[in-house]
Amino acid sequence: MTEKIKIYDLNIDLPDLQRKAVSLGNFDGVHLGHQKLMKNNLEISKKYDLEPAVLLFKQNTKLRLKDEKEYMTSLEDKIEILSSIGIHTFCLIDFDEKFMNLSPREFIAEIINKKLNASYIICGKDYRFGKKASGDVDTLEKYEERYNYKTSVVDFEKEDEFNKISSNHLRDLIREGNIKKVNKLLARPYKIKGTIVDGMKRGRTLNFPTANLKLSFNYVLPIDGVYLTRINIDNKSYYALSNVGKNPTFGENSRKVETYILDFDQNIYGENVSIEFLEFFRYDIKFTSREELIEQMNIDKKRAYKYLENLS
Ligand SMILES: Cc1cc2nc3c(=O)[nH]c(=O)nc-3n(C[C@H](O)[C@H](O)[C@H](O)COP(=O)(O)O)c2cc1C
Ligand SMILES: Nc1ncnc2c1ncn2[C@@H]1O[C@H](COP(=O)(O)OP(=O)(O)O)[C@@H](O)[C@H]1O
Repeated sequence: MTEKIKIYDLNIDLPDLQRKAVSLGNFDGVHLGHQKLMKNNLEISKKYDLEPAVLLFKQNTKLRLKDEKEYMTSLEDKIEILSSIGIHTFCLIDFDEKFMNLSPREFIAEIINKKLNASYIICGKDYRFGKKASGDVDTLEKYEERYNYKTSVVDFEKEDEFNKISSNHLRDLIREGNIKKVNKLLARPYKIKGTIVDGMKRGRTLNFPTANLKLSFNYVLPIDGVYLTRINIDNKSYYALSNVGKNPTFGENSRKVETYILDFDQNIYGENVSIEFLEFFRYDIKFTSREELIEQMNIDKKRAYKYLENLS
């Protein structure tokens, strides 16, 4: 049975008295490095009889501080993924002026101690917090006794001998279309969510109807091209081919995500769906005729079936 998810809004709810082990970070993508940190949290929680929890911002902190505008996971996605790996308690807080201006000591006193009631803090080596990100792991350790908690600093999970896995790097890998590597570092397929909306109604005339996705979040999108995907509709999943791009053959200028679902013939306008990227097939091409595009889409379709055959 799946455990019930508990969500505390630290801006509204009264402090919860349960002693907790709390993971701190932004956790965009919930990649292997983040997962290592959560495992550490679960071990500590078990050992000291604490409730494993994560502090999450209602808004992504980078959104306010840097130029980054696209992310791998919404708050809802993070909660879904984290609960699937055993964390069921989520403490949410606004990343607002008041929060941003807390000094490191105030953050520890007000948030970690008073609001979270944390006995253990779990974070990565490079975790920064408080006004102008002036607090770090040393600050956390310095105040342990005064505020009655312990700190567990988790070492970086490496991507290879040089690189630590980082959300920044993963977002770049997605933008490059390096789906294989992304999925390896996420330990699951990269997934985006949205609603199926009207397109140009051209797909069906090409014999390739495509479900057009209106994103439910500012997801980072892979490079324009064709991907083998899996689309989840109403708790069922289907293999599919997705095209990210501006339909250069037809000279459009808005970037879309559209999906041709294999062996499928239903009206799904208005459905909320998610799309998992499994494999990059090719870059988008500007064809000189509809016939050439159709020919290429048939080749893509054959390749998809061949790929799926090899999977089973
Ligand atoms: C498997 C697949 C591959 C595609 N490849 C290309 C491509 O290389 N170049 C292109 O201009 N459009 C490509 N498209 C997009 C089609 O142009 C698009 O699906 C068609 O214009 C229908 O648009 P609509 O859904 O708005 O009606 C591809 C679509 C699919 C399903
Ligand atoms: N195999 C399929 N893959 C994708 N969509 C399909 C499929 N079969 C039927 N549909 C339906 O057809 C619609 C897409 O047809 P299309 O002519 O491309 O129109 P639009 O331009 O509005 O997306 C989808 O939104 C869906 O409701």
